[in-house]
This record gives sequence, C-alpha cells and structure tokens, in this order.
Amino acid sequence: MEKHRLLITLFGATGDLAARKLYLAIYRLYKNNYISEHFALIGTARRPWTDDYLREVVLNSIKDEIDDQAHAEEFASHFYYQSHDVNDVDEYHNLQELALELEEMYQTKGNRIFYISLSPSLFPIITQHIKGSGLATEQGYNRLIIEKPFGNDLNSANELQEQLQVSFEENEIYRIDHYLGKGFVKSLLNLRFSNIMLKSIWNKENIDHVQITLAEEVGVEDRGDYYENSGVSKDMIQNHALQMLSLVAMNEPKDDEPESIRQEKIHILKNLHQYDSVAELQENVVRGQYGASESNEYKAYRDEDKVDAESTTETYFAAKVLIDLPEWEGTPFFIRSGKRLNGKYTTIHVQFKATKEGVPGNRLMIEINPDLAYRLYLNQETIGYTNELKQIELSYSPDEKEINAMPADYERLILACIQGNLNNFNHWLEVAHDWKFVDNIQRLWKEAPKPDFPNYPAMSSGPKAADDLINKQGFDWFD
Ligand SMILES: NC(=O)C1=CN([C@@H]2O[C@H](COP(=O)(O)OP(=O)(O)OC[C@H]3O[C@@H](n4cnc5c(N)ncnc54)[C@H](OP(=O)(O)O)[C@@H]3O)[C@@H](O)[C@H]2O)C=CC1
Ligand SMILES: O=C1O[C@H](COP(=O)(O)O)[C@@H](O)[C@H](O)[C@H]1O
Repeated sequence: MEKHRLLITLFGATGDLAARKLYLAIYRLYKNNYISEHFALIGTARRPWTDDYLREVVLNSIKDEIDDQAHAEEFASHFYYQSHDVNDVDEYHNLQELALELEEMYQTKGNRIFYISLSPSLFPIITQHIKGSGLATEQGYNRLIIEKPFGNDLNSANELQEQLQVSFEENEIYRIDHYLGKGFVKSLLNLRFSNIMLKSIWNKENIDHVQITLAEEVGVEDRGDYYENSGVSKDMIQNHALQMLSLVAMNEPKDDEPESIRQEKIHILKNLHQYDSVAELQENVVRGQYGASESNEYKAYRDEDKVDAESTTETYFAAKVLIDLPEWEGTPFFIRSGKRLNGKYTTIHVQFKATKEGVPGNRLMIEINPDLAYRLYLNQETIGYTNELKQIELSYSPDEKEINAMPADYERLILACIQGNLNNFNHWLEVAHDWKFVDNIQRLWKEAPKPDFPNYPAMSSGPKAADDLINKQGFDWFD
C-alpha cells in the first residue's frame, strides 16, 4: 500500500468539525497505513493552545477507536499547534517556518494540503495569504480542501470563486460535500454503469419517477444563527440533494477521469428546470417549518436558540424537479429534506414503469443512511393454486465485517484528496448551477405570500402539502 508523504495545515483546528470528524478520519488513515512516518499536521486557530494540548484533544477525539495506546500516541505526536489569527499577515511567515522544519523532519517532500475548516467569510483571506506568504510549496503539490457552504447564493459564491482562483487552480481545489463520501452515494455510478440490467433500463422510457429523501430527526441544535440565513434549501438541497440527483440522472462518463464525470454532472445541473412564476413554484415546491411536537417534548423552530420568534426560514423542503433535457423529458425527480422529522434516513427510490395495468412497476431502493442496502422489488407469482402476483424483495446489505471496513465519509474524502482524486469533490460549475436553481426558488418565495408557519409538528413526517405534492402526480412517498 502506498504510504503518502504530506503536511496538512488545518485552519480551524480548535473547532467542532475538527474535534468531531477530522481527527478521527485522519487517525483511521494512519491506522490503515495510508499515512505514517512521513506525515505531520499543523493545527492552527486563535486560541493559545500548545502542541501537547492539541495532542490531548486529538487523543480524546479518537478515544473510542484506539486499540493500541502507544500507536495512538505516536499518531498524536505528528500534530503541532500554532496560534494564529488568519487576518494577521506576519503569522503566515511563522507558519511557513514551522512547515519547513516539519518537512525536513518528516521528509514530506513538499506535499501540502491546506484544510480550511472555519467560517467561509475567512476562506479568501487565508488563500490569499497562503500564496502571498510563500506558504504554498514549490516542490510537491498544493491542495486546498474547503468546507461548505460555498457562498450563500450565486453572487457570493462567484465572488468567493474569483478570490480563490487568484491563488489556486481549479484542479487544486477540493470542495467538500460529505454526502459524496458516503459509501452508497460514492458507489452509485458503479451500480448504474457496471450492471447491464440497470444500465439498459435507466432512462425515461423505463423510469417512471425518482424519489430522493434526506430526512433528519435533529433540529437546528446550536446552529440557529447559521440556519436562520440558510434554511434547508441552502443547507441540504443546494449541495447534497442536487448532487445525489445529478448522480442518478447523469449520462455515463466516457471514462473514470474527474473531468469526464464532472462534465456529465454539470450537464444535468445546468439543465434543471427553473420554475418561472410563483404559481409554478407553488405547484411544484413545498416549504415547511416545524412547530413543537405533539407531546411538547420538542420545541418549535421559532423557540430554538438564536432563532427569530417570527422566523420564516424553512426547515422542510420538497419539490418536483424536472430536467429540461430530451433524455429525461417527462420524468419527475422528487426531492425532499427536513429537520425534526420522524426518522433519520437518506434514501433513493427509482420507480420503474409498470409492464401492464394493474401490475406494480419494479422499484430499486438504495438505502444510504443510517443503514446501507439495495432493495429490488419485483413481481412474482404467488405460490399455490393461483396465478396472482405479489411483490417480492431481493436485497443486499453489507455485513458487519464489511460495514466495519467501510471508510467514513470524511476519511474517504481526505484520502481521495491525498491521492489527488477529484472525482468526489464539486467542480465550481456544479456549485454555480446548484445555486442558480436555489436562488431562483428563493427569489420566487420573496414574491409569494408569506408562508403560514409552523406547518408540521416536530417528529412528524412533514407538512401535509408535501404529501399532496406527490399524491397529485399519482404517487406516494415510499419511506
Ligand atoms: N460542524 C459541523 O458539523 C460541520 C461544519 N461544516 C463547516 O466546517 C467549517 C467549520 O465549522 P465548525 O468546526 O463547526 O466551526 P466552529 O465555529 O466550531 O470552529 C471555527 C474555527 O475557526 C477558528 N477561527 C475563527 N476565527 C478565526 C480567526 N480569525 N483566525 C483563526 N482561526 C479562527 C476557531 O478557532 P478560535 O476561536 O480558536 O480562533 C475555530 O477553530 C465551517 O465552514 C462549517 O460550515 C460543514 C459541515 C458540518
Ligand atoms: O451538511 C449538513 O449535513 C448534516 C447531515 O449530515 P449527515 O451526514 O448526518 O446526514 C446536517 O445535519 C447539517 O445541517 C448540514 O449542514
């Protein structure tokens, strides 16, 4: 197995994401020998931490997965901390000094990954100084990982992109969408294109409609201030849901190169049908906001911390999406996502057409989260003295051993970046088209009458209007 040589500089090392996900992901890569003696990480943020304190935090983050304490401590010894306000130009020179020292010590060959895990408003200042201060390497590679959200609308995303591209080439920028690191999202293309049975019928002639659901039980937790300016349409639809839709709808790429895959995804996202009036929007899009649960155990969104008592931010979104391309003419893609729903599940259902009246069409269900499974629903003659049909299910779920061996989303994506594989990261144009779709909805919502919120109780299946949206097309939500 190739052991990679690299130095990671993590901006936002004292933050929530680092503690909850990033240290663990990097530890797993260390445990699995992708990185070892030729690896070091500089953690940076304003807090006056020390190397030892950061190492303690790292050990605490990985504690549930340690099976060899000495090995875990050896891992933590590769972590260094430098207090640094990203607005302070001089500090970047100190970072560069430490980077050179560590490069020498760990023989990392000048390969540098800059992971920016802090507020997006600080992305441009950091990238500008990385290049301006000489922190970018001239020997190995420079790769930039940036977290979502990439802007708050198309304008701000454009501005951010312009600032980033002054310092980094498009093929050096790894825009994270952690859903693209989830096992059964990542494997969607292989499922579709390595099975002739699926590949040959995956088209408008045979697919009746598609349902993509990203349901969450959690509320906004302590992120009320962020969520008020985001809502589910920007938090989950603009990125995760549209990315999944593009993977379901895209044509087969000519090869496995990131450029080819991205080109096909862009082709779909660019052609998402844009609702052109409030009436069309209301016909096809439902927004919702949770009220208190029926038992009053869970509070209403408007009573959450840092949320306006009159807030009109949507915590639920469902839409019928069409793709204005001949290859998908007339095939609806239903997408929905919401907080404080009655379960946590991420699923894709592909409903095939019926072969004749009275016989249900076949259906493929892909369970992505929390369980992983493929379920294929077929028609089979009931055994006995009859030729009546019943629906049967053929299913596959990875076993416990496979699940345990499966990399977690961040682990998979950080490894892909280390390997220089851009396949599961978003190209700028994907992000731009995602925003165009969401911006148009936001614009029309502003013209529409004020929503009558709250319109679904916490821990329920969502607003009734979302059922009506799909029922009037002659379908039901499957989950
Ligand atoms: N947390 C999560 O689950 C998810 C987070 N994200 C994204 O990841 C990124 C980080 O999120 P999260 O970890 O939750 O955020 P936090 O608010 O927990 O952390 C922010 C980090 O930024 C540092 N920071 C803030 N200002 C400065 C500054 N001027 N100079 C140097 N460091 C600074 C803070 O450290 P200090 O105060 O010590 O300076 C802290 O380490 C965001 O883009 C977020 O949208 C994406 C998906 C999920
Ligand atoms: O990006 C985000 O995703 C999480 C849901 O991620 P999952 O992996 O737990 O499904 C969501 O809670 C959060 O609001 C959003 O920012």
